[in-house]
Amino acid sequence: MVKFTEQERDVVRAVWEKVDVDEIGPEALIRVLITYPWTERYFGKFGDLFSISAVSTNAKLAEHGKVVLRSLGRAVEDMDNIKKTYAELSRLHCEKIHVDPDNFRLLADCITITIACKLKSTFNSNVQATWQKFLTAVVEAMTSQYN
Ligand code: HEM
Repeated sequence: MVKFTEQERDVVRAVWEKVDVDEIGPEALIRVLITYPWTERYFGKFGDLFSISAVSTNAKLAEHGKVVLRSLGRAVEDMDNIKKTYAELSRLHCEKIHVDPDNFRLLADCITITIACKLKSTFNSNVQATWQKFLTAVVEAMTSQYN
């Protein structure tokens, strides 16, 4: 289990307080699909994702971005039980959606970049290091039910 100091918890909470889920969620997921186009294959039932402009304006994708980021809030709320929090979602992504777990890291990086673009200089390297430690725990948890 990843352990967090009190200071690290404060940093993660401070970042999260500044995150507008409805804004960062869509932007981060759109960034994943544009930067790593093969990820579109998982969203076959979301309709047209065949160009950058289609990806950027797809309402279902934007909605799903909010769902994913809202789910990240559960990890912020309970940083000592991240693995448990995501056990069921990990199973779902493995057994039903068949997401290659390498993509969890790509999404995590896109979330970090999207947040960095918003927070600018307040997202300094110390903050980034702690935030990425937190997201690494989420990625590990999302991978935990793959065997
Ligand atoms: C940190 C990593 C991730 C988290 C926390 C997350 C979270 C979620 C959540 C909460 C759902 C809804 C589950 C439900 O309806 O019961 C979901 C569904 C889904 N996720 Fe993820 N996800 C992650 C990564 C990914 C990645 C990397 C992909 C693909 C590149 C992906 C593709 C999907 C798809 C296709 C669905 C089903 C969407 C639908 O049919 O409505 N997820 N995810």
